Amino acid sequence: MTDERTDGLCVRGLRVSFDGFTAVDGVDLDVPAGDLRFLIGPNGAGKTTLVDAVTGLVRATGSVRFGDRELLGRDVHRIARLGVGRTFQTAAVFEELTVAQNLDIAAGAGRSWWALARRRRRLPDEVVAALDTIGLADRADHLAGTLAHGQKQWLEIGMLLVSDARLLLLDEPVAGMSHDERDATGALLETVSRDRTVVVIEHDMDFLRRFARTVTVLHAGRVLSEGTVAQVQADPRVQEVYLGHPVDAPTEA
Ligand SMILES: Nc1ncnc2c1ncn2[C@@H]1O[C@H](COP(=O)(O)OP(=O)(O)OP(=O)(O)O)[C@@H](O)[C@H]1O
Repeated sequence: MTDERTDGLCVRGLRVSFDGFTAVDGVDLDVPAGDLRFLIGPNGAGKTTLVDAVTGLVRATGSVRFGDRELLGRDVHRIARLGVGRTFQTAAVFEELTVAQNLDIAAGAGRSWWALARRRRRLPDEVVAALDTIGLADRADHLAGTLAHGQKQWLEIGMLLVSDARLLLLDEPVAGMSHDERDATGALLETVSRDRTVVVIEHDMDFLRRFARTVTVLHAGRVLSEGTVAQVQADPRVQEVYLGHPVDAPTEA
């Protein structure tokens, strides 16, 4: 389900090269508003580089539109202000500050000095709402450094929510998580994607099967396959890349 706050991502002819090596090689990608899209592919397929290009961290050619805005050519912080947020494989939270303070800072990142100076003493509504969404309301006053690994990842997602990111690009959010933490993260992503567009880079196939709405498979910098989990799993090209042969093909003894 989506609402009008959400926009879709539209990538056309995206190309990223490093010293003559083409890491992203002409990618077209449509992620409709409110999708929960998983981006998979073998190591070196170009997944992180694609997200780097969308968020302005690497130079790219082609076109990346979020809603009606072209992102390519804009600075990282301007892209963030247009509602595009990302996480990295290692959570980047302020460990010496409390959970609530981390969220409060993220909520204030785009505000004017005057708006921040007028800030009341109680937590802003969006921080309270985010604490609830990420399941850390009872940890609001704990130092972020004392959180479990999974909780730090949720806090980082919460920081994107309060900064009003409407496109979330998450790099392996469940890596290193326990089974229960994965379940909770999946439920969180389902909630978040009700009124936001979410793209998840992930290697965990079990997690993907349970929570992906749609899947894009990258291989050697190109889109190899796209569709539902079932469609992508049934695609012989995907089986070839992951298993070395189509599932039903006879294998040599
Ligand atoms: N800054 C860089 N300079 C040179 N080559 C790079 C740079 N960043 C990425 N690459 C190369 O681009 C290719 C794609 O890398 P990328 O990290 O995007 O792949 P990935 O699909 O995210 O892989 P993984 O699943 O291992 O994280 C790789 O061959 C990588 O070595």
